[in-house]
Amino acid sequence: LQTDSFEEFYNYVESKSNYENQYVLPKNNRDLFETSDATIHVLGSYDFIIVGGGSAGSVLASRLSEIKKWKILLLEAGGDETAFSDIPGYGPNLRSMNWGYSTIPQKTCCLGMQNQQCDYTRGKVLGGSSGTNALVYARGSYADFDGWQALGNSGWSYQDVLPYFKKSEHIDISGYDVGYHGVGGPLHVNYTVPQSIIADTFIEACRQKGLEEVDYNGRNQMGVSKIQFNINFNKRVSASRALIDPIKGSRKNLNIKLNTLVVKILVKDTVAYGVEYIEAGKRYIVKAKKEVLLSAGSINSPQLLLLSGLGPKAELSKLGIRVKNNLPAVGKHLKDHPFYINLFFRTNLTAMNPTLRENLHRYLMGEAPLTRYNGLELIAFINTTNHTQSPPDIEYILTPPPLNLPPHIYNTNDDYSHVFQGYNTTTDFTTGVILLKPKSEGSVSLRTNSMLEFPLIDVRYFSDPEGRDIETMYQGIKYFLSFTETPAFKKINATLISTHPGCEELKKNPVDRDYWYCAIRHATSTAYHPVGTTRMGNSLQNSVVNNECIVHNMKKLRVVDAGVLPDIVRGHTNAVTNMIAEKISDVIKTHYGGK
Ligand SMILES: Cc1cc2nc3c(=O)[nH]c(=O)nc-3n(C[C@H](O)[C@H](O)[C@H](O)COP(=O)(O)OP(=O)(O)OC[C@H]3O[C@@H](n4cnc5c(N)ncnc54)[C@H](O)[C@@H]3O)c2cc1C
Repeated sequence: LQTDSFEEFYNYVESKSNYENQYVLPKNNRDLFETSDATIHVLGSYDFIIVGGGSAGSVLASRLSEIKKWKILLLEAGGDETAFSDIPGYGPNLRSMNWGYSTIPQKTCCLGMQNQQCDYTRGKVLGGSSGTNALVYARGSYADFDGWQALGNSGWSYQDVLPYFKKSEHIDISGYDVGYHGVGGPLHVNYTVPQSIIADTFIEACRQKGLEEVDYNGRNQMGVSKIQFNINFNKRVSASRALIDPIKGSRKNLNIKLNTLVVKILVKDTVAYGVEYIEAGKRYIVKAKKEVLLSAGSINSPQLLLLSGLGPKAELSKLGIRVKNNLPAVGKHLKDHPFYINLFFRTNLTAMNPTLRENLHRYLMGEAPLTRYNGLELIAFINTTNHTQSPPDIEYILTPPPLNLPPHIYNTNDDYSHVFQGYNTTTDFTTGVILLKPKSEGSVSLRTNSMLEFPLIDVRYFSDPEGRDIETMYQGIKYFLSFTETPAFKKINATLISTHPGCEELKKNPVDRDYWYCAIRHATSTAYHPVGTTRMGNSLQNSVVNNECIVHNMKKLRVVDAGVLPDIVRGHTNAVTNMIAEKISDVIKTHYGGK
């Protein structure tokens, strides 16, 4: 959108918002998949073919195309971002940029969702999930990366990865922990202004519980903070806005194809030599002289590997897929952050609930609420055993009033939708509770042997046999409930008002364990952080790629995206994905003499 007219901008946003709200999510890939004829057109070759232009793919395309002599092809299933998707506040509405996934019906979680299936939004747009995500910049704990190294992944300790976090960052805020942040990198990091009516009270309540205000991406993660967002002034900073926009058109060696669905990685004798894709109803084959770089995300990368015959032998054979390489761990070890979504408090405060017109005026001045995804404002990291002892096991994330609760966001069933509709948007606030280091593992597998169908996503939150995950989540909720005893929360009369259909009869006292276990299993969704489905490691049995992201027992094939995390980080997953892609870009440049 190119306009200086406020009225035109207003009309544009209103019509886009209506369009997105009515958009019916796809149930399969038919829109991209159907071909007019079966002829396969064989094209020439590129040095590198990157599959997926999301967080990792955008970094790879930008960094590798710095080497002028290398020809790079980037294939992305989605289209381009828009002025509407640039507005952080509309992130949850971007249905037309969503693959449309949900989990398969769950037994241990998602019980308050329609058909016991949690929503599983993934970005289908240039920029990938960074084009639709919540923009929270949270790298994780030093202990995560030292843990990766201890698992045998040499080169991935905190000391090793910190320079790459810094390389990918441009910090715009003041008062940050010098030495831990980068200046001049592509990803802008900012606070949002002005603060909400509840921010000071929330920070004060944290202080009264012994939690200090910190820079959680600095030396000490433990405590409370304003969220550091990937925004620049008022706009979303997705990976493609940060890394592709500045070079679009000017790098003749980078060819970007949008609305293009890769359906197979072509493999001969354990060497990846190209990919097959569909574009505008036609099938093509294109070859890679150096490497195929799979960056289709932690759901679609394993899906493509499996469809290409790279995966667990028995599973593939059952679906009639010819096994090219028996890789037992493809699609296994899915880890994600369970996100408990139903902790709502009523206060004696009343926030203004501005009109769209007022909010858009504010947005153009760089002011909240539309500069915040769904209103998110503050973040706190705690440890349920010793509240300020690093590393954390629970994250709190505050959404202040005025609340904006898009009806479709969590796929809640009628009972739970009714509960959510009962919250008062101007007086109530909610604190999301995120389990940071789950033990439970799920999987991604194939429904059929065709890219036409969505993969099966089985998250299995709270399924660890020792029950450690649900107990930690319970302790996290219980600790936050004790905040109502702080003078700060008493002053605003913060009172828990959440109910949990299907669990109420279990409630003997406010912190009854059976009640909260039931509540957690009903009202936990995803923080949208799937990792581990193509994880890094040394064992063929338990991992898919080595410490340089090369697929085990394969040549010319790497996976570079959130799927390769050896274990989930105690943060969010966009920063770490950018860091990995920055590091692997350097590995590739060193290997092929491009430095
Ligand atoms: C709703 C939501 C909120 C989130 N909030 C946050 C947050 O606040 N902070 C944070 O740090 N992280 C957040 N995340 C997670 C973060 O965005 C992801 O971890 C990160 O973007 C993953 O990057 P990736 O490169 O692995 O995959 P993606 O960015 O998802 O990129 C994969 C790309 O590959 C394309 N693709 C897939 N299959 C094919 C195919 N067959 N052919 C061609 N192209 C294909 C996709 O369309 C997509 O563009 C959120 C995610 C979501 C969905």
